[in-house]
Amino acid sequence: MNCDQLLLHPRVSAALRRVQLKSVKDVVCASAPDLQRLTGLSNSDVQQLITAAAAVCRRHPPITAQQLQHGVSGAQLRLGCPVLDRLLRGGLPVGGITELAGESGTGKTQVGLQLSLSVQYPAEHGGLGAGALYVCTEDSFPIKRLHQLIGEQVCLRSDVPADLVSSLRFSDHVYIEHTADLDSLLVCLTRRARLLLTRGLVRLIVVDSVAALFRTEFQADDWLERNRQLLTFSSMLHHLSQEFSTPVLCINQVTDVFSQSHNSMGPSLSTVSPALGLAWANQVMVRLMMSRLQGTVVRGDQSSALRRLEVVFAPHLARDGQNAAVWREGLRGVESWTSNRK
Ligand SMILES: Nc1ncnc2c1ncn2[C@@H]1O[C@H](COP(=O)(O)OP(=O)(O)OP(=O)(O)O)[C@@H](O)[C@H]1O
Repeated sequence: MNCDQLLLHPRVSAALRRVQLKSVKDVVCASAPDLQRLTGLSNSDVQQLITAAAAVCRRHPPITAQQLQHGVSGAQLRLGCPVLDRLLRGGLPVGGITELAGESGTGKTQVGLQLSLSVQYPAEHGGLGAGALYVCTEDSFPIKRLHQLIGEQVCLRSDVPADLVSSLRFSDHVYIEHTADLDSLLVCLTRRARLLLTRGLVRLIVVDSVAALFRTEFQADDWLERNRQLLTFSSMLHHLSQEFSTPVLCINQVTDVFSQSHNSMGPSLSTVSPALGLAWANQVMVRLMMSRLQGTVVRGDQSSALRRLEVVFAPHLARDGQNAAVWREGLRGVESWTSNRK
């Protein structure tokens, strides 16, 4: 087994997940004796693991602090809510993959839709002045909700002159693709996405969701082929993102992770972690997670389940989070809330 295969082996990635080593950079930084103790792997396996992790890091050269401060090409894509944009230090970086993971119904698609509209604003209003390519891999595209969000843009974007908002023909610039299998997803990225980007029609790619196709097309035994395809897919996204200074948002599902409680007689504790394991995590520059909290927030005639948007890792962001709610006009941060705790 070569180094890459070792790093991607389910037993190794499970061991790394167990000890909270979430990226290859963590592996490179950990000492060999620590890795051996934490993972239970043999010394020679650990040495190979470190070599493999270092090779992966070299393949994805680091982005400088200067690039991240101002976005890789001097721009960032705002979500359109000042509270959430503050959490993200300005918004989604261009030139890298941002993953948004979370359980069903937490509001991931709402974020994808909101960004598909905010990208259309000119740079002075936090957009990139072009449309979005929205790739659906499982559910049908929520067209009604998109139209509702468009109708409510004046409310969400009170920072933008109303005549500018009404002059933007938002729905003409959201390009929707449905890809029911991995082959069509790869064709969509190599042909359709490249064409739209080359013509300057699009400056955002949303994939909703990445896990769906990789989960359905591969059995547990096919892990090596699955990881190979994952790397092909992610390097396509990387190239498009870098070449066209385009943010990429990948929506991801989560899987349950069970860990024993501190008291060995106690029950197993269940938490969730993003699907697709270490092979995928290493391709992601920014990992965000959304969850639903206890309680609801009320505003006028509307109410929303309270949510939390967390920065899990990002080279330029502290680990932090922000409560949020989904309203008719979209996702907004909630700074203080009078609860209807349930
Ligand atoms: N018009 C609306 N007004 C207020 N809230 C809404 C509206 N439309 C959707 N929502 C909220 O968004 C939730 C659905 O969010 P969304 O579809 O983004 O979830 P998701 O995380 O993408 O789920 P899945 O993984 O199943 O696709 C709904 O449960 C509802 O709470």
